Amino acid sequence: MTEATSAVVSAGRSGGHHDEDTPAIRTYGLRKRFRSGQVAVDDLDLTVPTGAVYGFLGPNGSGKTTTIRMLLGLVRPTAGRHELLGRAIPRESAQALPRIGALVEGPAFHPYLSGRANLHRLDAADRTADPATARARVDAALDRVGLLAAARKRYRAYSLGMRQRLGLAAVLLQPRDLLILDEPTNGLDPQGTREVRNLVTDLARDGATVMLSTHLLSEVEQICSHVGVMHVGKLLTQAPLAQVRSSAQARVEVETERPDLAEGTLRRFGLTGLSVAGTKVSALIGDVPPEKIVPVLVEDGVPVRAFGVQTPGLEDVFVSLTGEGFDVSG
Ligand SMILES: Nc1ncnc2c1ncn2[C@@H]1O[C@H](COP(=O)(O)OP(=O)(O)OP(=O)(O)O)[C@@H](O)[C@H]1O
Repeated sequence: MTEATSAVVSAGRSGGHHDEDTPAIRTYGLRKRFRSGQVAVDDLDLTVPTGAVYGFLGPNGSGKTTTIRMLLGLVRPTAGRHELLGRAIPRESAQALPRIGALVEGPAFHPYLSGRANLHRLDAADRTADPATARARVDAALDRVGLLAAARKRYRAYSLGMRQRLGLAAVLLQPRDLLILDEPTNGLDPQGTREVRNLVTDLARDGATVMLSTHLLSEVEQICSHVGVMHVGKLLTQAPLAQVRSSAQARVEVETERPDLAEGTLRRFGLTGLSVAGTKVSALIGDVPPEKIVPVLVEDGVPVRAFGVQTPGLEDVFVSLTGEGFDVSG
């Protein structure tokens, strides 16, 4: 960590209740029922540990944006309460919000002004920012997101990735302890996606806690330390990514002309989750060592053509949680 960075982090932390043990985000039974009657978020208990890169994962329409809007006080919850950086929202918003950067909907940038001029406008609108140091602040933010070379270009000439990075630069005009980003790579090409993901990783490395929503499992796998899975307004699971991975159970798979016999053998081992598809029989292997299964299959007269143990990927875990596939491209 550079000196400048640690200064930023300690400057942020000095202002509040917040320490490493206090989660950066904590919600208690948060719920949103819209006037239409739709329950977009139901009984949500979210815990985002300090220092995490928390992937808030769910298919479109599962309630991620509504949750983020409630966190930031943009939408009033129907029930429940929450804390950001250890501060109750909305009661203690004034203490917490200056230390939180959010990218929810595209910030209003002026198309005919340059990236730099846009940031100067935003900086000037911040009453806490000292105008004497504006130039240094704006250039540091542009540099941070890799836009210094394109600082003089008009916003409307920016690619989507550059626009998204400028949005992040606007958030980074002030030091932040917590970043809340709604689908930060949505709509970006592969290059823009990579740039934004690298930036998120760098920001986390420098000490910020990051919560980002995404419908892409691959995004979670690449940059997140923790994951929370939303499905139809409910949080199905949240845990460190490594824990979710290890919770996945391996399956034993037998290929044979006599799936009926193989099924009988696997059943006698007490294996669960049996499935038969054509000549393939599979089951959750649990604690049974595979080398114990093979000789018994042979003894039982199963003509084994192939035998294997498949370790499931995260996708399998999520499909089993949600009963649906995720868009795993990107
Ligand atoms: N203002 C609103 N009034 C009524 N219903 C709403 C409103 N905003 C969102 N919804 C509904 O609430 C549900 C959750 O929407 P939300 O935008 O939070 O999901 P999401 O997970 O962020 O999805 P996406 O990735 O598409 O943004 C959806 O069914 C949506 O139609």
